This record gives sequence, structure tokens and C-alpha cells, in this order.
Amino acid sequence: MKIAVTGKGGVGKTTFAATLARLYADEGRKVLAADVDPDANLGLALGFDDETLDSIVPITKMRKLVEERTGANEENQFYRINPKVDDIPDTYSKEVNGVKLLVLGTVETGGGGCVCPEHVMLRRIINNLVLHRDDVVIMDMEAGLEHLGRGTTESMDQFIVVIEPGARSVQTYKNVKRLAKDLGVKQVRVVANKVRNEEDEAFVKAHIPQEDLLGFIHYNTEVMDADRQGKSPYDFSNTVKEEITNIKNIIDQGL
Ligand SMILES: Nc1ncnc2c1ncn2[C@@H]1O[C@H](COP(=O)(O)OP(=O)(O)OP(=O)(O)O)[C@@H](O)[C@H]1O
Repeated sequence: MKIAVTGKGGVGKTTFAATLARLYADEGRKVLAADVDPDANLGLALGFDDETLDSIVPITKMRKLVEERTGANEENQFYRINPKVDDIPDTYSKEVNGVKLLVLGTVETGGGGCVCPEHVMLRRIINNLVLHRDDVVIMDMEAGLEHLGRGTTESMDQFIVVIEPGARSVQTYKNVKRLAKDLGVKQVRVVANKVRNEEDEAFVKAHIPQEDLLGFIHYNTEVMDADRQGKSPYDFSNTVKEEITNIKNIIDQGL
């Protein structure tokens, strides 16, 4: 199962991605969670301690590794566009609560899809995760899709946008849907988070087609408490766990 979770900063992609990862791990599945976010914080939500997290360097910031694999350095502007990366997920991930975390970080492409060595590495690792791993892969990504090539998206099982009940989030969903269509993604699905009441639910239902709506996660102060204490929301809120379990069931049934 390969799942990409996208959305604007702060909407709750990390909360959702981390909880989903832990639910799969609880079933005994091998789970790899990849953090492809400039504000990489998936580790905390999975349950890592601060010390371990401080020791993790995102792959895209490992200059030596990028140089070694791509052949690019200050003198050499030419580099391999197909660097070897298949060993990277196992070598550079760390495990907690049954989930392996691989922090990739991100590369600023200015929306134009730069072809710097770091970006080549990032795209190739993501491609490798999606095409060549047989376990569950959950990617926590920023809204842009520039790290995904067509070959990658065609093999992705779920493309999920996390939104809040508001016009700006709906706009993000529409933008992602447009970009995703160009990349051959069959369906972009939505998880509406921080839903407070029936009006919020009605707003979401009015703006998101029924077939794209995976479910709701309600606004819950336990999630904020977990965040404040640097803990996994999974260990703090049974309600959110149940809501995300319901969403997972829909995903698993292939509905
Ligand atoms: N259902 C919820 N109820 C209340 N607060 C929530 C809920 N979901 C997320 N939050 C809070 O919203 C904030 C952002 O959540 P989270 O880090 O999961 O979002 P994100 O989209 O991954 O953000 P970023 O892009 O900055 O990584 C956190 O403080 C989190 O505790």
C-alpha cells in the first residue's frame, strides 16, 4: 500500500500520516513513513524522542551522500540522473513503535522543477519507495507535486489531501487535483480535519464530491495536548485513533 498525504502547512497531514502509519504497524505490517516536508516533524508524531530526532539529518541535506551517489560536486556540474538509492531507505531510516521513519526533507524547486542533484536524488528515492518496496509506505508531503514523476504517481494507491473546512483548503484540493490529473493520478481523495460541528461538515460536503471524501477527523484538544508535549497523537486520543481507523478501513477496502 503506497499512500501520499499532501495539504497546506498546518492542516494536520502529519497527525493523519503518523496515526495511519501506527495503525498499519499495529497490524504487524512493515511500515515506512517518509517525511518530505520542509518542516519535517513526522518523527515527533510517530513517537520518537527529541534526542533521536535531533540526530537525524534529512537525506537531501547530506551533501556527501548526494555527491557520492550523483557524482556532482563544485567542480563537476555533470551528474548521474539515475543514482543508486535502493539501499537508502534501510540504511538511513530509524524505527519507533514499529514504524521506520525516513526523513528526506525537501528541495525548493520554485515550482519549476529544478534539476539539481538533491532533487534528482529525492525523486529517485520516492520512485524507489513507491515501485520497489513491498510494504506500507506513507509519505507526508507539502502541497506541491514537483517531486513526483508520472511513473511514481501511476503506482501510488492513494493520493490524499488533508484539508480544513475552509475556502483556502478547498482551493488547495482543487489545485492538487489539477496537478495530479496531469501526472496520471486516477483519484485524489480528501480527509477533512479539525471539523468542529455540523456546519463544518456541511461546508466540506458542499465543496468536495462525495466519491472523493474519505472522512472527517474532528477538532480535538487531545491532539493539541499531544503536540504540546511532543508526543504521538496516537497515544493521546482514542477518538482520533478511531476516526482514522474508519478512514483506514475505507482505504483498505479499496472503496
Ligand atoms: N484534529 C485536530 N484537532 C486539534 N488540533 C489538531 C488536529 N489535527 C492537527 N491539529 C494541530 O494542528 C497543528 C498542525 O498539525 P500537523 O503538524 O499535523 O499539521 P501539518 O499539516 O503536518 O503541518 P506542517 O505542514 O507544519 O508539518 C498541530 O498543532 C496539531 O496538534
